[in-house]
Amino acid sequence: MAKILIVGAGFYRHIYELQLQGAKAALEAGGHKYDVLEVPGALEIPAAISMAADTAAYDGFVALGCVIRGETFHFEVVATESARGLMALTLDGLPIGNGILTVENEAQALTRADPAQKNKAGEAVGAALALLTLKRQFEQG
Ligand SMILES: Nc1c(NC[C@H](O)[C@H](O)[C@H](O)CO)[nH]c(=O)[nH]c1=O
Ligand SMILES: CC(=O)[C@@H](O)COP(=O)(O)O
Repeated sequence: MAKILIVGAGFYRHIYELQLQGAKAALEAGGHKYDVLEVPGALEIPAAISMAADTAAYDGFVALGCVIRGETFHFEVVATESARGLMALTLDGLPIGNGILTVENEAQALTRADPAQKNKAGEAVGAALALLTLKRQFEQG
């Protein structure tokens, strides 16, 4: 059993709600406990996970959000920096599943957020739990 914190960006609320469904269903199917913390955008997710990790209240984390390409370089900043922040935390030993979608348009996002289609949030839950299992194995020696 694990206690997982889902940290999600409500920037595209309808997409985020779908992602939450997929993540919650995956966690509940495995009998895991979870809390949900919402932040404004994907850029805030790594900092929120870092702050939550300091409390030692969670075994692992799932990042949910969606970045859709616009007209400017901002897409690259949000998509790349959120992933970079999550990877830095992961390499520091936090079990994190990155479910932040980085897509060209809303249609791509909906397909990947929908629990009945690609269900990338469910995949991110699986990744976080897999890293947590590895971490526990290494800690036991
Ligand atoms: N354009 C998207 C954003 N932008 C907002 C940033 O994440 C951030 O909240 C802002 O720059 C203030 O620091 N966020 C997304 O999650 N998705 C986007 O497509
Ligand atoms: C991905 C984004 O940051 C997006 O919302 C920004 O759109 P734009 O580049 O058109 O300002």
